[in-house]
Order: sequence, then structure tokens, then C-alpha cells
Amino acid sequence: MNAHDTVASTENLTKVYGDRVAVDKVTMTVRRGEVYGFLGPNGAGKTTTLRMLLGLIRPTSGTAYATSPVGALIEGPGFFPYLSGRANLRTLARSRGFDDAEVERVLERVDLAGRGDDRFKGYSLGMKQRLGVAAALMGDPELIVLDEPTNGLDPAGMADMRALVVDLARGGQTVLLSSHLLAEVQEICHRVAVINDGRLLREGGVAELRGGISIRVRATPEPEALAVAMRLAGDDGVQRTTDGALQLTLPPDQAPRVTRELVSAGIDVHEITTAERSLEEVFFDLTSGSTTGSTTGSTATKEAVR
Ligand SMILES: Nc1ncnc2c1ncn2[C@@H]1O[C@H](COP(=O)(O)OP(=O)(O)OP(=O)(O)O)[C@@H](O)[C@H]1O
Repeated sequence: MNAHDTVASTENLTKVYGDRVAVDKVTMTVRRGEVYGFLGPNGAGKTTTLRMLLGLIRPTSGTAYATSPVGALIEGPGFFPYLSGRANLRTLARSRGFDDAEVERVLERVDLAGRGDDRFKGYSLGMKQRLGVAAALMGDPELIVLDEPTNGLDPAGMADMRALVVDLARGGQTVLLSSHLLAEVQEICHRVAVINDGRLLREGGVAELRGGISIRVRATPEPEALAVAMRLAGDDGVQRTTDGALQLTLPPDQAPRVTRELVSAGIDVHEITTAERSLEEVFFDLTSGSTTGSTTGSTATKEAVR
């Protein structure tokens, strides 16, 4: 990778508060143009890492780099409740050397232009968050850092925020966002870092982290089905699940071929499905220290990260 494509990075970044290691040797890289998800449960060290990246607090050791300028929504932006959204942004714009046209641009960007003259106080939480994003967008920074942008929002507000992030990325902005919601990150991020207890457990593409995809088939007689499966997916590409099905490490578009081959070998196919691990399962595997090879893990792991 070209160093030019790195818009933020940390190396062995560490923050110690008293005897508590809040961030423990975290090394990560955010590339230009991507939506990068920083994922972990409450208290994992996300905010502390982001604050170090933004130069708001000093690392105990290690380094943090972020391109400049960078826009951030990291703690509730201090808006005046009795001023309108527009007036709030104009006040901010003045202090940062931007004109009113820039205020209009960012209000449009977050779809608040029509409500710009309403008092901040009367905004929904989602609108307040969007106004915070608008403030972060002023001056069109190359990188925008959003700390838990959907926290506390209702489902519609969350969907709006996700759509906004996707839209920003489409417009060429790099977005680094933190979240404790895996499903959300899985939906909108290109790459993710998983952090727990201050430590980076994994960094990678969403697809890569999910450990590939597989086809699950239940067919009889089993020994013959196994032979066909091994011929198609290779000896190492087939696993027997605990409930007696076969798991083939093959992309989902191979399902018709698998079915055809089994049937033409005189085997009865009772069930065939494609399975992808959710990030929730990946996270559960990473934090519980179990193997990541199985795609049959439970889906009831959401609570592990809430
Ligand atoms: N100023 C501070 N002084 C002492 N401990 C702190 C301070 N800031 C954070 N911590 C501790 O560091 C750990 C990581 O906190 P951090 O806020 O970075 O986590 P987080 O992943 O952002 O979680 P959350 O989503 O709850 O904000 C926590 O145990 C927290 O209590």
C-alpha cells in the first residue's frame, strides 16, 4: 500500500490511566476513501483511541497520525439550544473562518436545510446528530471521525445516519466511525478493526473477517455425499457440522452445481443453504478465544457486545 493512501494510522498506541490500560498497543491503518469501522463493546477503548488520533489527549506511548484537516464528532458538539441549527453552524463557521455558503453546503449535505431555521432544542436526536456531522463536514475535511454516531438513535434515525455515511463515502470522503453495533458496521464499512479491553483483536476487510462463505448441505447417503463434496470443495474444504450436515467452503453461486453433482451421483439432497458468518459471530469467536473455522456458531451472540 502506498503511504499516500493512509489518512490515519496508529502504531503501538497505548494509553494508561493510573493502573488501567485503556488502550494497549493498538496498530491500525485507515485508507483514503474507505468507511472504516472501529468496533467494540462499551469501555473497549474506542473513544480513547479516537481522542489520541485527533490529538485531544496525549498517548502514554506509541504514535497516532491523522491527516489534516480532519472533521470530528466525538463528544456532543456544544450547540446552543435556543439558536437555530443554521445560526449554530454560522457561529461555528465564523470561529473557524468559513462563510455562510459553507454552512448552506453542509446543511444540504446532511439533509437539514429545510429545518435549518428551527431551534436546535426542538430537533430530534437524529437531527442533532446530523447537525453535529454537518459541523464536522465544514471545510470539506479529507477524513471525518464519528464516535458512535448512531448511539441513542431510533431505528429510523440510525438508518438515516447510515445512509449519510454511505453517501459521504460515495462523495469521496474517508469516514472512521466507532460503534458497538456489529450489524451496523457490517452493513456500511469496508474494513473494520475489532477492539476489546484496549486490545486490537483483528483488523481487516469485512468479508475477510467473516471468514469466507460456505454452502451447507444435508444429503444421504452421507458417505457418498461426503465423497462428492470433497471432490467439489477439496479435502480441506469440507467439514461435518455437529448436526450431521456438510459444510463446503465454496461461494454461494456454486450451490446449483453442488446440487446437480449430488443428484446425478444418485444422492438425495434434503436441504441446501448458503451460510455467511455475521460479524457478531466473528466477534464472539474472537473474544471467546474459540476457533474461527466454524460457520455453525450461534447467532444469539448479540449480547456479547452490547
Ligand atoms: N479520563 C479517564 N480517566 C480514567 N479512565 C478513563 C478515562 N477515559 C477512559 N477511561 C477508561 O478507559 C477505558 C476505555 O474507555 P473508552 O471511553 O475509550 O471506551 P469506549 O470503547 O469508547 O467505550 P464507550 O463506548 O463506553 O465510550 C474505560 O475503562 C474507561 O473507564
